[in-house]
Amino acid sequence: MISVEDAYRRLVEAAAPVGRTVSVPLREAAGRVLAEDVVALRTQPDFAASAMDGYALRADDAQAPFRGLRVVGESAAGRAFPGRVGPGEAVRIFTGAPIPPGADAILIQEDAERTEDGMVLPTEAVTEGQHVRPAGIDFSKGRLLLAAGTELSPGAVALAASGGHPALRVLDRPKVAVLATGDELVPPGAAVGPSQIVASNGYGVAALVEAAGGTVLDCGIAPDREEAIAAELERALDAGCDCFVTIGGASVGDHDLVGRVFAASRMEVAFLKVAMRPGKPLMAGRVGDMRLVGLPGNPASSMVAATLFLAPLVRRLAGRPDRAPTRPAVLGADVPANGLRADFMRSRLSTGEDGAVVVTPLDRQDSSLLSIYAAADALLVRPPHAPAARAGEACRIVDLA
Ligand SMILES: Nc1nc2c(c(=O)[nH]1)N[C@H]1C(S)=C(S)[C@@H](COP(=O)(O)OP(=O)(O)OC[C@H]3O[C@@H](n4cnc5c(N)ncnc54)[C@H](O)[C@@H]3O)O[C@H]1N2
Ligand code: MOO
Repeated sequence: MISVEDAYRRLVEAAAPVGRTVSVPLREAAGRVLAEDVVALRTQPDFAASAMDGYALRADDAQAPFRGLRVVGESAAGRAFPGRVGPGEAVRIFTGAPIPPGADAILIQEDAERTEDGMVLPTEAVTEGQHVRPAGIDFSKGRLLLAAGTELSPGAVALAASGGHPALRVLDRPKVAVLATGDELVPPGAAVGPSQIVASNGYGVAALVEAAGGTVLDCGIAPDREEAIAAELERALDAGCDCFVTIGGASVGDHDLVGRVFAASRMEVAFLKVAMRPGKPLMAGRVGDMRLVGLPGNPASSMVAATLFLAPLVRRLAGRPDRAPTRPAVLGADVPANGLRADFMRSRLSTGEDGAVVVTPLDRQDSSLLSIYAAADALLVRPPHAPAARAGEACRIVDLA
């Protein structure tokens, strides 16, 4: 049995992003990870533009004492004024429109009076360059806009669009096969016979995988037969999956077969048991390039193990930055001394008077209770052998998705 930290190092920190790349249209690029640098294909804007609605003129012509300027035309966004602005002249201009040659400043329309003879009279002085956005003020052609490895935010997607890219090359999503095991399992909605239960964990695990940036190959439910589980493992290998995840059958009972199937597949073992509660019977390793993760069957156990190990693994494979595994909080209730396994107590969060994050464990912690798991906001981390602690003491938590 190894520690949580050691298991994290062996499974998560040892993983590198998938090598495959795909080109995706911009509309599908948010949240993906860039596989190559994005360089500006154009200059933005590639003309000097007005930042305001008003008049383009020479700043020298708008100094006190003010005199009327002849309005010789109009420049609108998408329709530039074709001529030049000479001394004593102005061009009516709108935000985003090209500054006509000859003009060097914008008089905003609030500081201008139109006279009936087609003239405009400044009422405030302007300085050279006022309200003018020079060409290339945002970026110039050839500039690096976004570096390979960037996780594309909505702003980054908009920047790539502005740089002239209709599509971006990104890392492929890691492919994760998810298999539930157990003779007792039936899918939700199916008739549930005597001593059967509904398979639920796979839905939660798949959602965690997708939120971490992976895609899921749903392998359904395998009965408690080694050949059936082995066949699904082969299928995942053939499908080029990056990770094969089983749920259940990870413990020591006569019908807990996953360990045997993994051993027969000549898994290179990372670990077979982790000193944590819930989630002790957690196995991990790899066959060739495909990682194997055997999650325990109890619902809270599989979700906690998937939150602590599988989701960060998928983030790594997806090329996304690691998230801090824990963050500080303050205990909202007394907790007893802990034993040799790290305890991850399903808990609710609230905000203390001083703004601190307060974590209060839920009353029941049995690992079969999905109703409790789903009501929890976070896991209170109780390290191995932690002494009893009082409400108000500092602690650490893991946020639940
Ligand atoms: N003698 C021992 N017994 C057990 C140990 C141990 O160390 N010694 N560990 C216990 C712990 S801790 C856990 S956790 C469980 C995990 O065992 P398995 O991974 O082998 O899980 P199963 O036995 O297959 O199932 C446990 C429980 O969960 C239900 N289950 C399984 N899959 C699903 C699913 N997809 N959706 C919903 N529920 C599922 C299953 O029906 C069982 O009720 O072992 C302890 N035993
Ligand atoms: O560790 Mo098990 O995962 O308590 O239920």
